[in-house]
Parts: sequence; structure tokens; C-alpha cells
Amino acid sequence: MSGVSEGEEVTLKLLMKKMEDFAKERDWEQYHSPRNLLLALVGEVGELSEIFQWKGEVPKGLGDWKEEEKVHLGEELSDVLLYLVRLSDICGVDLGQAALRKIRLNAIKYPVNGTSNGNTTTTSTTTSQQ
Ligand SMILES: Nc1ccn([C@H]2C[C@H](O)[C@@H](COP(=O)(O)OP(=O)(O)OP(=O)(O)O)O2)c(=O)n1
Repeated sequence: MSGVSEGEEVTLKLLMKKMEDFAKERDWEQYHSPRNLLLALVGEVGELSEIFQWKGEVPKGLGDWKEEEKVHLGEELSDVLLYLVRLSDICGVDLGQAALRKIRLNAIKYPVNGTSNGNTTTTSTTTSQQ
């Protein structure tokens, strides 16, 4: 059903190709414009947010969640990922390479110094956290 055999690596490239095929087979490429995909992505982020809405803080690992809630979470996370991958492809952005570059930039912007967790400004000389 998944189209990927057990143990096979899931890559951004594979997801990109599957989304491309999905749209082609349905003649939906006309609808997969950058703006439409962005709006669809934001809509799915909203659906993802609804799962956490009003719950208060939840434990890491979601140990006390029902199995069906976790399955639903996986579905909404996937919708966000799939639209993001498709949007990147349609915009001609290599998402994997862009993400690796961004991680390198993050490391330069936030050097390891043991005083900041990236969420708070611990000293008046620490650069602003945005
Ligand atoms: N024009 C479209 C419509 C859907 N999809 C794909 C990408 C998403 O993974 C999923 C989104 O489908 P739905 O719009 O039906 O959204 P949900 O699956 O979240 O359903 P619902 O909103 O009813 O919960 O289908 C797509 O690629 N292009």
C-alpha cells in the first residue's frame, strides 16, 4: 500500500517523485501552482495544530495518546511534508540541499558556547534570537 518496501529508504527525492506522479495521473498539475500549494500547506498546518489545540503541554513521545490519535498525527504531519516537498519542487528549490545549507548557517549564527539554549537570551551580549 505504501509503495515502499519494508526497510527501503524514504528520501525527499522519492516523495517528490510520488507527488509528481500523483498530480500527473489525475491531471492535477494545473492546480499545483506555488500559491495553491502554499495555501494547501498552511491549511494542513492548521489541521496539525488542531490536534494539539486545548490539550495543554503534551509529553514527549505522546505516551498517553491513543493509537488512533497517533495515526491521525502521522497523517497530518505527512500532509504538511508532502505539500512542502511539492511546493519546493514546483519552485525549483532542492529542499534537501537547501535544508543542509540552512543547518550550516544556523550553526554559524548560534555557535556552541554552553550558555544559550537558543530560546532565551542569557546575557546582554548574546546576539538576538529571532
Ligand atoms: N489538489 C490536491 C489535493 C490533495 N493532494 C494530496 C496531498 C495531501 O497529502 C492530501 C490532502 O488531501 P485533502 O485535501 O483531502 O486533505 P486531508 O487528507 O487532510 O483531508 P481532510 O481535510 O478531509 O481531513 O492529498 C494533492 O496533492 N493535491
